[in-house]
Formats: sequence, structure tokens, C-alpha cells
Amino acid sequence: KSDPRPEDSSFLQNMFRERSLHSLIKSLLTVHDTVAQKNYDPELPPLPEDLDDDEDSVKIIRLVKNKEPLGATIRQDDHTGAILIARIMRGGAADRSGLIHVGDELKEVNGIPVEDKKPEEIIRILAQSQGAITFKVVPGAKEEAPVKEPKVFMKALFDYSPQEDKAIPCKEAGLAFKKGAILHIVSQDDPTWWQAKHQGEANPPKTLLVNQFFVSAAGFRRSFRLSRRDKKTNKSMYECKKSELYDMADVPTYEEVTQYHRQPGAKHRLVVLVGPTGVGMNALKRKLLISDPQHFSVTIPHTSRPRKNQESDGVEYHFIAKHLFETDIHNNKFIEYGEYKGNYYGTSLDSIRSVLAKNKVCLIDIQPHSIKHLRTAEFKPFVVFVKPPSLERLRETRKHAKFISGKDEKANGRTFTEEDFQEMVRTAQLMEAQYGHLFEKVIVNDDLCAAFSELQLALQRIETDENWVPVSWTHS
Ligand SMILES: Nc1ncnc2c1ncn2[C@@H]1O[C@H](COP(=O)(O)OP(=O)(O)OP(=O)(O)O)[C@@H](O)[C@H]1O
Repeated sequence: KSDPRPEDSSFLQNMFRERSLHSLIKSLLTVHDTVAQKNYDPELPPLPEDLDDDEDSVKIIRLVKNKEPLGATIRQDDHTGAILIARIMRGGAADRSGLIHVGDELKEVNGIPVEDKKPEEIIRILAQSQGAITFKVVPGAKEEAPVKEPKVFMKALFDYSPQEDKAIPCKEAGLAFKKGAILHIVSQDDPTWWQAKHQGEANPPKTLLVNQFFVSAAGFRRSFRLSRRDKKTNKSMYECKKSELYDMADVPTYEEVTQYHRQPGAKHRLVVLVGPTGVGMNALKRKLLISDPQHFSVTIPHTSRPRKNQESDGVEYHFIAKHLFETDIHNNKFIEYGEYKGNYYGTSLDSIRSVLAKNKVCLIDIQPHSIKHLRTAEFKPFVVFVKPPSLERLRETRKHAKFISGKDEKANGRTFTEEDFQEMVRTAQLMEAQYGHLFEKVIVNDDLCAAFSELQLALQRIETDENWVPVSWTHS
């Protein structure tokens, strides 16, 4: 999708790298106001005398060095060979100056005509310049009307480093971010590159490029890496599973988000715990319930097994007939269900709704693949990943713990084995790799009390603070 122009790239690269250019913009900013009024500041150093300004439309811009990059790129017009300003970084020095616009034609640099010069040569001229630099520019035909900074926020669902992005015109212009970062998109004018800054970043956040399609590229690269590994085992270098390419529709990229603040009395966000079996999700839920039984609650599961004497319907379980359970499965009434010893067990969406309707915080633990079905305006799930600590810490902290699994009665009561720990760590890694972009909070359950405090604090925060949620959750 992205096809960076080499000239575009090298100019920008040098703009960012060249020490000699770094202070250019300072003077540009000082002269901005007067020049914009076509009223040249008399205190400016005199312009070189050999400047020929017979063309009415010519603008002369004189700059002195500064540390900040210019924030502009150039390209060569395919037909005319003219050197044009290709891109102005929103909020960057060139943009703030108001002097340079996309489409402006660069005529001279320090009195040297740039016409018919290759962009690389222009960069060389710039690099060799000392002190003030003079640009002669013919403004482009249509000047862009200043647009209001759009309020678009994207949550990044993957880690990104411009250093690893082959498509970026200039590594220094790329915005690095981590999975979960909130990016303020200030321009979507370019079909491939957004201009963005980190939301809430202090004084003044840099606007840099964000590749809208990078993750697809990462998907390709992953397949490529796999095929390379195949090569070592003497298989075809170009072997690449088709399914991997088709799967790219599911590759996490960006999600448009907005701030959500729960109104007093409004339903609570659903609290979803995910993690490998035995990691301590039930232990954490239990602690929350005990800490504030009026505030927290869990769902009552359904089962098709017969009710035991001491049980009551709607307390331990909702007891329903097998064929009704199957009808409900058919009608997607369950977020999760399973079969154990010929009986069904499941958690219905309605059981979640009935907890939320009581204005309580509903705690559930589910398999990560079920998260997507709950990601709706109705539930606004807050997904917490409960992660095991290192194997070493598992061995130390779970020495006397009993493996209590909800379903596997045989495992109940026995202590953890080395295999259980290894399985826990391995499953956690797989979960994080595949579903990590859906986790809003990761809690390592090393010391249970510490993990509980961390969870408690996170849950308090989502009730009182602004939360970043997908925009679709606020349009209901
Ligand atoms: N941080 C911890 N330190 C020591 N023991 C722990 C810790 N967290 C949980 N445990 C113990 O580990 C065992 C399994 O925990 P728990 O039943 O909460 O796991 P789970 O994640 O709910 O598993 P499952 O999904 O299979 O039900 C319990 O005996 C619990 O007391």
C-alpha cells in the first residue's frame, strides 16, 4: 500500500539528522508574523543582493538554525521535475510558521537554483550551508484552508517501532508506541500515513507519522520469517500458508476510542477476568466479593444436571432441562458453556444482565476467545488478564496451594505439579500473544494480596476516572 518516494525520504531524513539545519526554524518563527503580513522585519539580516525577485509570487524565506526539525518533506514532480513541498507535519515548525504549504515549489536554496536538481543534491546543499539559509519559494496554486484539529483518537493494538518499518519514508519521523497507547490523530489527509501524537503527552507533543497499514506488513513479515526458517530445514523459501494472509483481517491494528465517564447511577462496566486455569481468578473474585458484598457480585450459572437436595434453584445454579439448555445454546443465550459428565454447565448473558440491573459490579471469568462477544455498548467490558509470575515464583508461592478447578473434580484437592506450573506459564504466553490487545489491565498474581490490591485499585479507577473505550460503545 505504502510506496515511499526515495527523494521524499532522504530529504526528511536529512532534515531531521543534519545538525546544520536544526536551528533553521528559530528565525523562521521570529519572522513569521511580519512576513505573513508582507511586512519584512527591518532588523533581519539583509537578504543577499543577487536574489532576483521579479516574479510577483515568489516568497523568500530566511531561516537561522535551531534544534527543532523543520517538519516538512519534498518531492520531485514526475512531469515538470519541479521540487515541491510534499508534506507538512501538523503542529511542526513549518506548520506553525504558516510560511510553507503543501504544493509550494522550491526554487532556490541560498541562491542556488534547485530546478532540475535531484532531491539528494538539494539535501547536500542544505547540509553544507552554515548559518542563515534562504529559500526561494513559489506558493502552490491552492493553499489549504486551515482546518480545525480533528478529535480522533486511536488505541494502538500492537507495539510499533519505526525502526522496524521498512515502508516509513524516514525513521525519525515515525511515532513509536506500545500496545494500548492512545494516539491523537491530527491528520488523516494522507492515504497511508496518519499524523499523530501521544495523547496527553506534555509540552508540546511531537506530531509524527503513523503507518495505518503497518500491521498488515507485520503479518507478511511473520509469514516471511516462517518461510525463512523453513529454508534452514531445506524447504522452499517461499512457502507461505495462504491462511496466514487471509487471517490478516483479524490482525489487530487500531481501534477508534473516546473517553467515557460513567454517570452516577449508570450501569457498571462488566469486569472480565481471563487467565490460564489455576492462576487465581477465583481467589481474586472471592476476595473482591468479601471486601464489598454490596458492590460486587458474580453470575449464577445454568446447569442441566439434576438439583441436589440441599440446593435451591437460582442460588447455586439455575436448573433447566437438557433440551431447554440446548435451545438456549442455539439461540446464543450463553457466553460460555460446556459439558461435564453428560450435563451442560454455562453462563448466560441474562445472568450478567441481572447482576448489572441491580447496579452491582459483575465479575466473570471466561476464555479469552469469548471476550469479543462481550465487547458491546451494553457490557463495556473491562478485561483484566491475570498472569502467573515466573516458574520460580510459582513454585515458591503455590507450594501448599490446592488446585481447585471449577469443573475438573478429579484435580480438586491435589497440589500443583511442575507440569501445572509450566502449562500455566505457557498458556499465559499464548493468551497474551493472541489476545493481549484486548487486555486493558495485566495483573501478575505473584503475591495474592498485592495482586488483589492492584485489582481493587484498577476497579475503583474505572468507576471514577475517564476510560478510553471504543467509540461504538458510546453511540447507544
Ligand atoms: N498468589 C497466590 N499465591 C498462592 N496461592 C494462590 C495464589 N493465587 C491463587 N492461589 C491458589 O491457587 C489455587 C487456584 O486458584 P483459583 O482457584 O483461584 O484459580 P483459577 O484461576 O480460578 O482456576 P480455574 O479457572 O481453573 O478455576 C487456589 O488454591 C488458590 O488459593
